[in-house]
Formats: sequence, C-alpha cells, structure tokens
Amino acid sequence: MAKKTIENVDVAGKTVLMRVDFNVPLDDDLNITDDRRVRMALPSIKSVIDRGGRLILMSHLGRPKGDAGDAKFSLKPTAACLGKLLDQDVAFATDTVGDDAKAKVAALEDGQVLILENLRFNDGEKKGDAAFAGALAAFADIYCNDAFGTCHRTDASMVAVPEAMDGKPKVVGFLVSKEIQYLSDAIANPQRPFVAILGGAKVSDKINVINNLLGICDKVLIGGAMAYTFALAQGGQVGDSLVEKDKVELAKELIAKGGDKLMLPVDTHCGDDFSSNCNKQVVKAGEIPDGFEGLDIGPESAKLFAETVKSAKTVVWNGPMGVFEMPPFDEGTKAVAQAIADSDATSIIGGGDSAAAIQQLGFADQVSHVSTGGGASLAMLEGQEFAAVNLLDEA
Ligand SMILES: Nc1ncnc2c1ncn2[C@@H]1O[C@H](COP(=O)(O)OP(=O)(O)OP(=O)(O)O)[C@@H](O)[C@H]1O
Ligand SMILES: O=C(O)[C@H](O)COP(=O)(O)O
Ligand SMILES: [Mg+2]
Repeated sequence: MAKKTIENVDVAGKTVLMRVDFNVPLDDDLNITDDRRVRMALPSIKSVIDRGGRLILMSHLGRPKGDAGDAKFSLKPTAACLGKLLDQDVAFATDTVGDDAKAKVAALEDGQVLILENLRFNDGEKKGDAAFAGALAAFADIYCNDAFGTCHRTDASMVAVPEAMDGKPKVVGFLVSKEIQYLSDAIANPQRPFVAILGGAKVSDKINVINNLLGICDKVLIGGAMAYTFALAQGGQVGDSLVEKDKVELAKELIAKGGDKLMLPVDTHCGDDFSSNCNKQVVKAGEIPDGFEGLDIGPESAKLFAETVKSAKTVVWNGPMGVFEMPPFDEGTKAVAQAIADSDATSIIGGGDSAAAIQQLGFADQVSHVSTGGGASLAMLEGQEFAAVNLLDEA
C-alpha cells in the first residue's frame, strides 16, 4: 500500500476531518475502561495540531439502534480522555452535522481539536447517505482515515465522505498504515502451527471467517458465545445461552468441513443469571440446563485450548472466551491469554474487547501485536480489500 499519509500534506491553517475508531469500552458509569484506541490515534492527531491544523474527529461508538442520544453510546467521554492525553481542551459537539457541530467547526482555531457526536446517531452513516456525507465533507479541506477498526466498513464516514471531497487531499493516518503493514506481513508467510482463536459476542459477524481460517490455519479454536451456536448444531442443549439460530446450518457445514482442525469447547461454565453472583455450575458442552446460560468455556476446555496455543508458532485471537468483565467468567480468557504469554509464537490480538481483556489481565506486554481492529483484522485474514483505503490518494 503506497498511500499518501497525513505527514505528506500541508495542514497549517487548514481543517482536517479525521475518521478515527473511538469505539471504546465503557462501564456502567460511562468511564472508558480501555483508552487504547484513543492513544493509538495520537500520532496522527498530534501531527495535525502540532503543525497548526484544525482537527475535526469523527467516530462511531457501539451499535445504537433508534436510540440516538442514549448516553451509553455518546462519544462525550472520549473528549475528556483525549483532552487529558493531549493536555489541552478538546471541544465536543452534541450532534454530528447539526447546529452545534456547525457552530463548533466554525469556531475552531489552528491547533484545536473538536470531536463530533456518534456518527451512528444518524441513519445516514450506516446507509452511506450522500446528503449526510456531503454535510460532513463540507466541514473540511483534507480527509484522513485513521480508523483501522472500521476499515472493513463502507459506512458514510469511510467511503461516501472522502468521495464527496473530490479534489481535496484524502490521506491515510499512521495507525491504519502501521496496522495494515503488520498484519499483512504476519499472515503472508505464517510460521506453523498457525492457530486461530475466535470468541466474543458478534457471532454472525465472525462465523463467516471460520471458513477461510480453516483453509489457512492448522487449528481453529472456538469459545465465547459463538460456541453455543455450534453446540446447537451438534444437537446439544444450550439453555438460555446467546445463540444465532439462523447460523446453525452454517455451523453444521463448518463442523463437517473442519474435522479435527476445528476445536470446540468440551465443557461450559454457566450461570442462572448474567451476573457475577449468580448460581454457577460447570457442565459438559451441549448439556446446559434450562434456566442457565453459558458464560465461559469450562476448565477442561481452558486446559485443552491452552495446550494447543502453547505449541503454536503463530496465534491470531479475536473475541474473549467468556464474559471476562464478570469474574469468575474471566477464567477461560485468562487461561488462553496466559498460554499466549508463555508461548514463543508471534501473536496478534484483534478486537476492542479482546484488547481490553489482555490489558486488564496484565498480558499486553507479552503479545507481539495488539491490533485496534477486531472485524477489520479478521477481514484482512480473509484477504478482503478495503474500499475505504483503496480510494485514498496514492503517494
Ligand atoms: N458466553 C458469552 N455470552 C455472552 N457474551 C459473551 C460470552 N462470551 C463473551 N461474551 C462477550 O463478548 C464481548 C466481546 O465480543 P466481541 O465480539 O465484541 O469481541 P471484540 O474483541 O470486541 O471484537 P470486535 O472489536 O470485533 O468487537 C464481551 O463483552 C464479552 O462479555
Ligand atoms: O469494534 C470494532 O470492531 C470496530 O469499532 C467496528 O465496529 P462495528 O463492528 O460495530 O462496525
Ligand atoms: Mg467488541
């Protein structure tokens, strides 16, 4: 990829519209539990403001649906967080292209930063709406994509906005270019055994990548909520666990195709409520009683997965093994993280929550690369091209 980067454009006195991925995890009190995605965008942010540019940051947070304005999807906490990291005030607009955004864009001075409210509070973002994109494009002289975690999306801010900025510079940020370089190098020629570990909650998003992973990996381990869709496909009982029934047929095909390569949990740690102090029990996979839901892989599975990981030379991990935010359902995730730390494999961790888990559990320094992209790093593993990057100016 030889794309023009943010350092290649003169930004002094100009307004830069930068797409970042500030989709950070928030706790119930709206505190950011892992600010990595904000910190990783700092080089591009500083490159603009240190050279006297005016910077507008736009991002999504979570997947709000018809609940525009809901505080749990607001980007407001990221303004305070970035302000602290930069040691300067960061303005926040309570809308994206509305009156508040327009007024604050107009008031921006050289070296200042403004964050717009969640792009997904506007329907136009997911739809790639031209009018919405045009309103954002009109704010700036230069477009920059530094949102690696969202590079596999074709949302308005990723594609329609730069398209609407015809004739203006459209460049890539430092984070996007670094991540693409790292991931493409690592998967071009993986050292074997090559082990992929998939978990988390975005079952329908991530189940499709398994097919490709089975083609390039030596083992594919499945944990997290995804495991229950597979348990259902094997005719098991999953109680109240999170499942995606319309993916059961696909899961059956993957089980048939994967054979020994596909490793499913052999036991499940389940609870009678989605909370730390629920009644708990460990059962065999596919034997979750009614009234209980699977919240983590069980101890036998954790051991099995850890052994497989320890002998790997390349590990790609996306999605926690259980609800790691809620101990003791962090044990499966911890066991896998420990095994990665103990192995000498090149390890790539993708995913907002997976990165938070590895950080929270204290293993972040012991992995080769913690990517800021979950779905985006999986899309790279699938060999997908990113339209949002392809359309940027060549160097
Ligand atoms: N068994 C389970 N039941 C319900 N939720 C689960 C289960 N296992 C894991 N999770 C939840 O999955 C969430 C993380 O999944 P997710 O797919 O978002 O991973 P990620 O690493 O953030 O990747 P991405 O960046 O693509 O979002 C965590 O909040 C975790 O609590
Ligand atoms: O967390 C992520 O993987 C990115 O922020 C993209 O979020 P999305 O899957 O909701 O598009
Ligand atoms: Mg996530």
